[in-house]
Amino acid sequence: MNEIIIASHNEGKVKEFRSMLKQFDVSVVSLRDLDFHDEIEETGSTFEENASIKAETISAHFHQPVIADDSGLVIDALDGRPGVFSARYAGEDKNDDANMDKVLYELKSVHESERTAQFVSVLAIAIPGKETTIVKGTCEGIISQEKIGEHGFGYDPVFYVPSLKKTMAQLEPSQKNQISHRANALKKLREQWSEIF
Ligand SMILES: O=c1nc[nH]c2c1ncn2[C@H]1C[C@H](O)[C@@H](COP(=O)(O)OP(=O)(O)OP(=O)(O)O)O1
Ligand SMILES: [Mg+2]
Repeated sequence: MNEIIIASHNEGKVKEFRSMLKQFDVSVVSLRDLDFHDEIEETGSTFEENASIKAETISAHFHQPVIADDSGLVIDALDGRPGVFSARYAGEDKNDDANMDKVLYELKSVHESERTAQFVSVLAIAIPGKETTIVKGTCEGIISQEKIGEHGFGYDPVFYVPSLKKTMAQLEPSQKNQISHRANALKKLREQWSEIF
C-alpha cells in the first residue's frame, strides 16, 4: 500500500494527518487533491458510525484505501455536548468562532473544576474488499474562560491542556501532534498497521 486518501474537507485535519503519517511511509492524498467537493452526510449518532460512513463512501468511490476521522469535543458539564454535533453546534454553516462562543456562553456560570472535557477522534480505515477498522483516541482538558492562541483549528483556542499549561491553540503543531486525540488514535492504528494492510 503506497497511497492513502484522507476523507476530510477540513484543511486543519488534513494538515495534521499529512504531518503525522510521515512516520507510516505512505503518501497522503486529500479530497481537495482529488477534486472531490461533495459533502458526505454524517447521519450517524456516534463518532464511529460517522467515521465509517465517510471512509466507506470515499473508498467505494475511488476504490482505494481511505482514512476518515470523525472527531469532536465532549464536555462533561453539558452531558457530552457538542459531541458528534461539534462541527455544526452553532448552525449549519460550520463556524469555529460561533461554535466556541456558544460553548463559552453555556459554561459561563460553571466553575473551573467542573469544566472538564475530552477531545475525541475516531478513525475509520476502509479498504476495498476488507472489513472497516476503527480506532479511537482521546485527549483530556478543561474548557478555558476565553479563546487563547492562534494555532490549530476548531475548538483549539478554548481547550486548555493542564499538563502543558497552555490551550491547544498555543501549542506548536508538532507539540499538538504528540498529545492530541488524533495523535493517540494514530498510535493505536500504528500498532495494527501490518494486520490491516
Ligand atoms: O483537533 C481538534 N482541534 C479543535 N477542534 C477539533 C479538533 N478535532 C475536531 N475538532 C472539532 C472541529 C469540528 O467542529 C469537529 C469535527 O467535526 P467532523 O465532522 O469530524 O469534521 P469536519 O466536518 O470539520 O470535517 P470532515 O467531516 O470533512 O472531516 O470537532
Ligand atoms: Mg464533518
